[in-house]
Amino acid sequence: MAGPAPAVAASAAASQSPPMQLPSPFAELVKGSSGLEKIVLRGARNCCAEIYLYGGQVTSWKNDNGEELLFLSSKAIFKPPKAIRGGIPICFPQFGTHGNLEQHGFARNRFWTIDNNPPPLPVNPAIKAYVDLILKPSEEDLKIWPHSFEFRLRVSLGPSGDLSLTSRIRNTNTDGRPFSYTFAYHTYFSVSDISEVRVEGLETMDYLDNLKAKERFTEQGDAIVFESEVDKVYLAAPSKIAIIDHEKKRTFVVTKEGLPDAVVWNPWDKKAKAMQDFGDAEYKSMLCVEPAAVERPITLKPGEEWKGRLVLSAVPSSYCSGQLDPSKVLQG
Ligand SMILES: O=P(O)(O)OC[C@H]1O[C@H](O)[C@H](O)[C@@H](O)[C@@H]1O
Repeated sequence: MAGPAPAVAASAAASQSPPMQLPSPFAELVKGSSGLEKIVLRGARNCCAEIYLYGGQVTSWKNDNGEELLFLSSKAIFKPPKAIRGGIPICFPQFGTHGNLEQHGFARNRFWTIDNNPPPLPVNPAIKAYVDLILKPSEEDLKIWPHSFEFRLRVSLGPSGDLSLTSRIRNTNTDGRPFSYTFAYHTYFSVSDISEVRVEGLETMDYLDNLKAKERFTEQGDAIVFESEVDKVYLAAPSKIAIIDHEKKRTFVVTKEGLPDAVVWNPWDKKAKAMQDFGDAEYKSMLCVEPAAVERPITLKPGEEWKGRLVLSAVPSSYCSGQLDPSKVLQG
């Protein structure tokens, strides 16, 4: 297999000033939409990923053929304080309305910085394209959430095109106080047609229904399909979830570590129309499946660190007499 092409040559053309030094030769910093800075990771063949410093947010992940795998709204606003609509916003220190902060917390609309000297992480030596970002609270942040923290995010592109995000959150309070937070990788997948999509791995799970005042229910029946608005927090969800796109014959496998829950969201037509930064018909081509810690907040004492990981892969769907064999995807 051919290795990724170093990004050095492309960088001179893409930006006028010399590229900022990044530890991986397969990562470069360039200007993105509205002049906001983004990092481009280049993997083998045409695989690549883009991460904005604004929000520490992945906005693009492309496979070998250069096809986009994440949804990014055509109406996304790349201007603070609005979070970018699509990709993988990071919800921290609060998911949704589970607390007194703004919806989904503030990490998604802060500027992160490149962390050139992160504490070591166990790494797969085959991973060449990666970047480390860091978010620390500003004086203003401390007024709304009075806790000192270091949030380190590593985004990497594996040799087979897998995208992984590893979050490390450390309590750096010096006043002896613990803190608690909820969290989600608010992943927007690009799908061909939401009516042709199934999610496997969540059947029979308990969930909180955000459309019914967070009341608890148990999922019935088979795989999850979509014919109206869905906004559910599946509790104690398995570590692998599959999103099967029949039309594209593609299956996304979502692998999560340290994140017990999984949120599934599609706004459907009415809510789509009500969102300023989302096209009226775009609900048909997206689905959010969001590894999360919602029901039980995570608590860290000073000096303690939490790690939560998300790995995404996209594989061709396997059919067997017209039926998908989910066991191949989820256990294979
Ligand atoms: O519009 P946003 O603040 O980005 O939130 C978008 C959606 O995120 C999550 O999936 C929540 O469960 C939904 O209730 C919310 O509508």
